[in-house]
Amino acid sequence: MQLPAPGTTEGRAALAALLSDPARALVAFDFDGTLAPIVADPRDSAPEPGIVELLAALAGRLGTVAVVTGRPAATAVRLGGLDRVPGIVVLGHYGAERWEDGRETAVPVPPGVDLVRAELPGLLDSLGAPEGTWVEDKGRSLAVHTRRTAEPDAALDLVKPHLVELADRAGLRVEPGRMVIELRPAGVDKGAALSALVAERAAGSVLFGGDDLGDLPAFDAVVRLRAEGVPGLTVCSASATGEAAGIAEAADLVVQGPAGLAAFLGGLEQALARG
Ligand SMILES: O=P(O)(O)OC[C@H]1O[C@H](O[C@H]2O[C@H](CO)[C@@H](O)[C@H](O)[C@H]2O)[C@H](O)[C@@H](O)[C@@H]1O
Repeated sequence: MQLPAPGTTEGRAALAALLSDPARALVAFDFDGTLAPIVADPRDSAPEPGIVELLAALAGRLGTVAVVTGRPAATAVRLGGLDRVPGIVVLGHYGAERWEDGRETAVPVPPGVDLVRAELPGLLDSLGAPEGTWVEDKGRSLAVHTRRTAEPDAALDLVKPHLVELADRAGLRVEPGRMVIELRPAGVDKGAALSALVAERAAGSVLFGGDDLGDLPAFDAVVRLRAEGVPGLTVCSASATGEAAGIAEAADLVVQGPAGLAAFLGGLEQALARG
């Protein structure tokens, strides 16, 4: 399998650095839309067939394999069967949680989350949020999904200003995504989480793959790391269901959804095996 060449000079340099010194490479991926195809109900998410096995094979060749997700870390591990990947680090809730070797650590949950939990159902009722609007309570954040409404974008537009007001009052931040708005604690994002892991592992190269707005801070972090001398490659998981605006343009390489990412990882594994 041929490894596709990234479209940018920086991306090609990073892929070359990863291949020449895999033991110091760090690769990290978003979960939904990147490792797992988008589905109507988040509780039904499952990884692209074969992709976890590829991550496991790569874990034997690369310095660090990680997942950086907006999901709770334990949820991503359970839905993805990520505990099958030796040594994987799963950073959940945009970096507020860390799962590794079956153990989880997390920062404290701010009290604003309880306020949102108490007020959100009444708020959505009072707004006449359409049938199919669904609240995902993730413990340390709550996400309002509209994918299963008749008009997801209109439903999102209806609730968004009111969710911004509620988040402000609760001291939380609003995280927009693919047919979802999340109210979550501030102070962490995927960029900070990725940079901290790169520093901790003294990584010599970094690759990050994502598909949604919450992944842009990680793309930005890769650009900053390049300026600090760590070659970096960003990969967009594009798909028929539509990656978030701006992601493909910001990436060094675009693959066609989780299936395209699996093909890329297969090519990477073969290239590393060839040595
Ligand atoms: O950082 P991620 O791992 O990409 O998590 C981001 C959000 O993903 C999930 O929602 C998205 O995927 C769902 C399942 O495919 C889909 O139904 C939904 O429309 C998408 O927005 C998850 O439910 C959220 O909690 C995550 O924050």
